[in-house]
Amino acid sequence: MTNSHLTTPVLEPPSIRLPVIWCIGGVDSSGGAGITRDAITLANLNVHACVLTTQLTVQSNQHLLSTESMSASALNQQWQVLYEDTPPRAIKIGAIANDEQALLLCARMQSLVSPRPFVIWDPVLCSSSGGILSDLSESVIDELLTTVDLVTPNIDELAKLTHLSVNDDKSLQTAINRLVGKGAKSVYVKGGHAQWQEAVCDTYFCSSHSLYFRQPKNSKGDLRGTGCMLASAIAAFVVHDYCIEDALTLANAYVSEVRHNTLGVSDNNLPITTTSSRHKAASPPAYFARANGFPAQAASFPQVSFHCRNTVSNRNAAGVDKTPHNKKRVETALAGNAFFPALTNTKLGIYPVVDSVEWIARLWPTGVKIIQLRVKEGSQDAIRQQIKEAMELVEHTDCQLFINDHWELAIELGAYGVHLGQEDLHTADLNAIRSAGLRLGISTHGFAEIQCVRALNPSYIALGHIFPTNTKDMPSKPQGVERLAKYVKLCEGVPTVAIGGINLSRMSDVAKTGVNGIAVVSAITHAEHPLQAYKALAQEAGFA
Ligand SMILES: Cc1ncc(COP(=O)(O)OP(=O)(O)O)c(N)n1
Ligand SMILES: Cc1nc(C(=O)O)sc1CCOP(=O)(O)O
Ligand SMILES: [Mg+2]
Repeated sequence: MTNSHLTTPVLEPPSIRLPVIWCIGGVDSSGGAGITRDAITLANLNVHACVLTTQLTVQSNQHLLSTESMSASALNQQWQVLYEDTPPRAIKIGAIANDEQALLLCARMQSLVSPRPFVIWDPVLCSSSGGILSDLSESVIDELLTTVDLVTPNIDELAKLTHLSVNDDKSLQTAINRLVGKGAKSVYVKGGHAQWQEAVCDTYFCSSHSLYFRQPKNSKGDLRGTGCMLASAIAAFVVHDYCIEDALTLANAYVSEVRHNTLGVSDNNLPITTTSSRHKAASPPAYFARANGFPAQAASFPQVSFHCRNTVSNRNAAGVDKTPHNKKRVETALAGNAFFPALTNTKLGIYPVVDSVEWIARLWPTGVKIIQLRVKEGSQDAIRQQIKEAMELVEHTDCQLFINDHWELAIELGAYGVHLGQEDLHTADLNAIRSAGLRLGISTHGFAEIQCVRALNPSYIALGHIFPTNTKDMPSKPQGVERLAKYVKLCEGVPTVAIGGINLSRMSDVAKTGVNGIAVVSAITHAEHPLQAYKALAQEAGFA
């Protein structure tokens, strides 16, 4: 007789189809934070979480009672075994107990080969239930900062990491600069503890630009583990192939929605108490985080603003930086909370974007409700002439004519509307456009840009590019119809236009997203019979 029935069966490795993220950090026995919170967040966002434990902590929601660290060799073993069969698309690091663990992780991360996973470090130094979790020396912190892609301190952690006090916007920026000076590639500072600010303002800083994410202050209390949740959610959206700006916007919205779902309801059956060290005395009621997956409510999304640093494009020929002036224009447009005039007719249908007045002459007899003159070449006088003739053609029709780029000429001639892209926003005078009573359409390419543009209250928001296009070099990736549907929902109350690579075969999927208008260039201008093409597109979309 053999003992074969007692031997361990060799299992096939699981076929994991979800993207994988490794969470490296401490186990919080209360389940409020740490790698438990990371794993819950990732499962909620359709990511498989592997967990590498740095320490076991004995915690209630109010107290950190004890911690026991893993040896560096045990941590190394966890890394090795996982690297063999479940390599990560991203790594999220939380509490690291000591220098030995940190140096091991730095060495391991530095040896990763291409395609290197995205690495985010949430520098958890203390537990929100009170107590120190991490004891790292200065040189090891610097090594970590240069190794990871993004570090996400809160204000207190930023102050500790930089040995600076952070108590206003100026000292916040000084501390961020210090962290970057130490080698951090990019920084996202959570502003929840910034007592001096009226809203909760998170700041993202990388070499080329900064982004600011504003949410109203939550008066209903605090929730544990939101730092872990945010960093895990950022990693999740990165592995779902969102650009970093969109991943940050979505993660911010996700945490806001969980907070709202949890604190915005009163449920006396929730059994335990939560405290951060700041709320201990009040002993507030307790909440378990309630997560709903992909953020669904427009109200959960932060208001976003961009600030590009002194790039070449922001300097004029004399080398003078134009950024502050231009930024002021956008901010002034924001400050008044004023709206650009509404469209006359929001049932836009097919929106031809054409490069000459001849095309407009050819197309307006179709009954087109919106058309754009997009002239990229020619003298100022020639373009003025084109705009004038186009305006005359549509004068007694219900066709809404938008002028691309040339906002000064559009104002001078009293055109119906202007279309601007993100780059154009750096130089256009939005106040002048609005004061002149012109409608404004603005191009966007993702969640961050939409949230930036929504605050300007434009007449419509263009969403691109949905499919690959040969008409224009695009710096971003095609969005696809699934994302388009999410953008349309986020733009609630503002008319939307889809653009980029849309043709007859893709038309019905695009129309199903509920977008108000569908902009096309080549599907009409490269068609053998443009008028028939227009009609077929309109019919396919259900606009005819
Ligand atoms: C409807 C619509 N959507 C997007 C654009 C693109 O505008 P922009 O990014 O400024 O690029 P250019 O068209 O100027 O090359 C558009 N024109 N129309
Ligand atoms: C001009 C333009 N703007 C885009 C954006 O995404 O902002 S895509 C685009 C080109 C659209 O041409 P076609 O219909 O031939 O693909
Ligand atoms: Mg433009």
